Amino acid sequence: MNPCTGIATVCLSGTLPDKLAAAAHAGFDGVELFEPDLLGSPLSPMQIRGLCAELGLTIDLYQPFRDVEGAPEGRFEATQRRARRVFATMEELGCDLVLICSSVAEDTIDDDELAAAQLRQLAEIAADYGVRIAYEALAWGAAVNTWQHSWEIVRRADHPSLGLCLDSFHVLSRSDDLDGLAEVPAEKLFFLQLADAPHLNMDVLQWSRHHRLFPGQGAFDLVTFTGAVLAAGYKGPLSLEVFNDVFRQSPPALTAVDAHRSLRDLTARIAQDPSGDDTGENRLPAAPSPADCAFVEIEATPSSALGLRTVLRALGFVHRSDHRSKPVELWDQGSACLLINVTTCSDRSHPFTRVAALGLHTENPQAADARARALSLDPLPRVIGDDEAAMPAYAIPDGTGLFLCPSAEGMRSWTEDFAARDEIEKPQTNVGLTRIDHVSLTQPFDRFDESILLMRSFLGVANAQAVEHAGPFGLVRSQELTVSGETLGVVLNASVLRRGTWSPGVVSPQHIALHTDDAFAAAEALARSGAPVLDIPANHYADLQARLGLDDDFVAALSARSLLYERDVQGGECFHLFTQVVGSQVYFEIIERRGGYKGYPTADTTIRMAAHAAQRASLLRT
Ligand SMILES: O=C(O)c1ccc(O)c(O)c1
Ligand SMILES: [Mg+2]
Repeated sequence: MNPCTGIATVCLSGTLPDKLAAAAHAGFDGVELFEPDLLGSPLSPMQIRGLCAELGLTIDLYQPFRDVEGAPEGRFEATQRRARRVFATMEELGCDLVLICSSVAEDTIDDDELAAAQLRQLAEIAADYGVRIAYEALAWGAAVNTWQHSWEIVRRADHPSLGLCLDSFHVLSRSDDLDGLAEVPAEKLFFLQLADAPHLNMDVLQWSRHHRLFPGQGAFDLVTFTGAVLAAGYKGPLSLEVFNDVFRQSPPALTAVDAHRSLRDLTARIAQDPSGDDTGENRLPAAPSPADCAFVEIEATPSSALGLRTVLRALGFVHRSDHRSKPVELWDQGSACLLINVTTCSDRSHPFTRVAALGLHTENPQAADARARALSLDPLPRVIGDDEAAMPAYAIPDGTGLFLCPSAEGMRSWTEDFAARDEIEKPQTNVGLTRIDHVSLTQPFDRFDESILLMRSFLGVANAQAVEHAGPFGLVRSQELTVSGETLGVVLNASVLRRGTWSPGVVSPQHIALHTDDAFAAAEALARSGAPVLDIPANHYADLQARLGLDDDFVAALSARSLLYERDVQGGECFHLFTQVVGSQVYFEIIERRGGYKGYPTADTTIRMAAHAAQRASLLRT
């Protein structure tokens, strides 16, 4: 199995040449051409054919027809007239497959014999032009709305130029399955359209036209679905047909790369599926499987670095070494390592601090780099000095770098690029932080689904359920990814709606969670060192006590230290506290996990968000 890939022009924004160039650049083999893209183009069908040939794209499918079958006599005559014109155009386009989706017209006659007869007549005309017809059941079709029903009509029509188009959305949105597909002759499976979608309880037409996603970004089981179609002998392309409001207004080149990655990930997951016949050819090179986080790099301006250093000292970090050729400082504590990259080449007018990169300890960076290239990750542009570790590095959509740091013995370590400082100061305080526990990053609103698919497919990890938090300046959607067993997580956040401009709050919050074995001791050390711990309102503790049935003393101890507390259903416990926002968008968390607590505490996220907003508002007042 090594199917060709395709994408419908309706998935992408721009003019037809924009769409075709984006599809070709992303690595697609072909396109489904939507009628408005042809009719609205100044290019003739022959010129479009030439452009596609130049770009190495085939035109796999043309989509012009509506309300064909079950039509009253007059309309069917008009359809036939138009069909001849369209089939002639398709000859010029060099496209031999046309899609007919099931009729949605109010006057559709619900009569399988009539529908089969009309489609047979149309197939007869199509055959004269060397065109074949793929018939697709829309989930909201007037008479035909299941793939089984569309097959019944194709079977009755019994014409070699008439076959089926299966579209995952129309099947899976109805919670239907492909049982019985094995009985359909493989040569009748003319075309396969793939789309994912989130679970939404809404009108199916609206769901389909606005909320489709690329495979792996929604809730549908496309591994089983696509695996079943391939197992039934389908030999055509895997073609994406995704109607999505955000993708329709995003740069087509980015959307096309995201789309292509979704198919690469899907074929790899099908290859690994125990029920599939894995020939190995679609497997991806090994995932980085990081043992832990090598470092988090924070970029700061010379002035914002002053405040950041003060906070790191108060958190018990020590400035241990400096990069040999770049203005990068290494601060560590336990196995947690933070880099401060002091930059003067930012075009930002105000001091800022941001998480710029994440280093992942990786046994085999070369294999992981091959995987990154197969999934079209963006290489991070950077300057590597002579005799410096050449680590593969990529940019995720928010611009954060992802570095693969060799961890196997005998490989040059990135730490060799740093020289120990002559005099290393003593830790200001002993906070007992042991490692980086998780990092959360804010992704651009328009690229959230892409970010999650990118990270999940590259790291080879599963998604947990996304959660939403009601922050003071809007809803925030949050997706956790467990990157490495119990030792490292990445949380990706984005606003649920495009942000307005009034919000004075944190624009793109990022946070670094540091693990400790004793949150109470850590909190006391922070109090002694004067670390800017985030105050949590008393209201929260009163409610927490009532909700969980906690002792007065225990709640008083939490409250005195601004510690938040959560329990999971297995009885695991989590104690954590936050710092205030340092600079423009970064804050730290200190987290203790007891009794096997595995998750990323979220029950009190809205409390934390409100507390940060209050802190920043009070800064603005002073
Ligand atoms: O929403 C529609 O009209 C529509 C059109 C063509 C398709 O292939 C489809 O799945 C939906
Ligand atoms: Mg479709």
